[in-house]
Amino acid sequence: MRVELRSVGVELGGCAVVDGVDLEVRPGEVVGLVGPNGSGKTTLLRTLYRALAPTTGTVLVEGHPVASLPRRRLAQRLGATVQEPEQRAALRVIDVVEQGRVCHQGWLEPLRAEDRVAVAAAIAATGLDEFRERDVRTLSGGERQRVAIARALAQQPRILVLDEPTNHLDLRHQLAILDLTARLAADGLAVLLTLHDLRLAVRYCDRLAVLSAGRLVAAGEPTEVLDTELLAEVFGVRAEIRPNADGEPVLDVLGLA
Ligand SMILES: Nc1ncnc2c1ncn2[C@@H]1O[C@H](COP(=O)(O)OP(=O)(O)OP(=O)(O)O)[C@@H](O)[C@H]1O
Repeated sequence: MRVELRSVGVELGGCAVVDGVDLEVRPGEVVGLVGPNGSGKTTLLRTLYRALAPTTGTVLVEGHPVASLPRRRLAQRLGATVQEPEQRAALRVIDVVEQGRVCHQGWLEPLRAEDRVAVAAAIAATGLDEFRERDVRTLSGGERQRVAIARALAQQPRILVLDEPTNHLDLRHQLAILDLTARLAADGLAVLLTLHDLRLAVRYCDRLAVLSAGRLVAAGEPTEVLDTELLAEVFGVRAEIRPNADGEPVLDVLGLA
């Protein structure tokens, strides 16, 4: 299932925070949305899961404007996580992940066998088995991040939108989550995620879309997009992509530009 942004613009507080962005994410690919702090990444993602209506342009899911899709239908297709998942209510991990099934259940219907299978798979995929019964308010930031991803996975979406999914995660869990997104893409999901670590973006994303001051300034394969000039101009760093001993591209960060 494809997701498309057509000339999407968002004005907030009288400022153009996102300006005329065209971007498509296709089944089978992980697209990394990268850009400096305040460049509009979260704002753009919010238009995808309808937390925010674009001021101009359209967001299409499989050719249908998201604004015209009932929320339940959208949730069956698109799962999303926010940047700092918070949980105020006394809920167990399993309860939160089960919320991901609401879009597939009938009104006040109990969980069916297939719902339990989806929930168990989402918990296993995010390595949360040992936390199933824990009150989410007692979890660490990284554990909470994984619960949010598990809830989105429990929706069994065809499009996954993750805002800084590696935030708060230790290195092992960062790699585990990015390996998981790569596997999900290989299974046919369209994945759009934001990442600050450009080294991980190079390693794990099929394509990158670079935002700078709300505008899409480059899009394409990581090795094509992240050239020395762009890294200096947009990110303010001196860095370059080089092949490692196995011939894989790696980003070498040398310092400030
Ligand atoms: N309600 C608002 N009114 C005015 N400006 C806003 C509002 N919400 C966000 N902004 C501004 O919009 C810009 C883009 O914010 P956004 O959170 O989308 O950036 P980001 O690229 O996700 O940043 P980060 O990497 O820091 O998470 C920021 O400069 C922010 O201050």
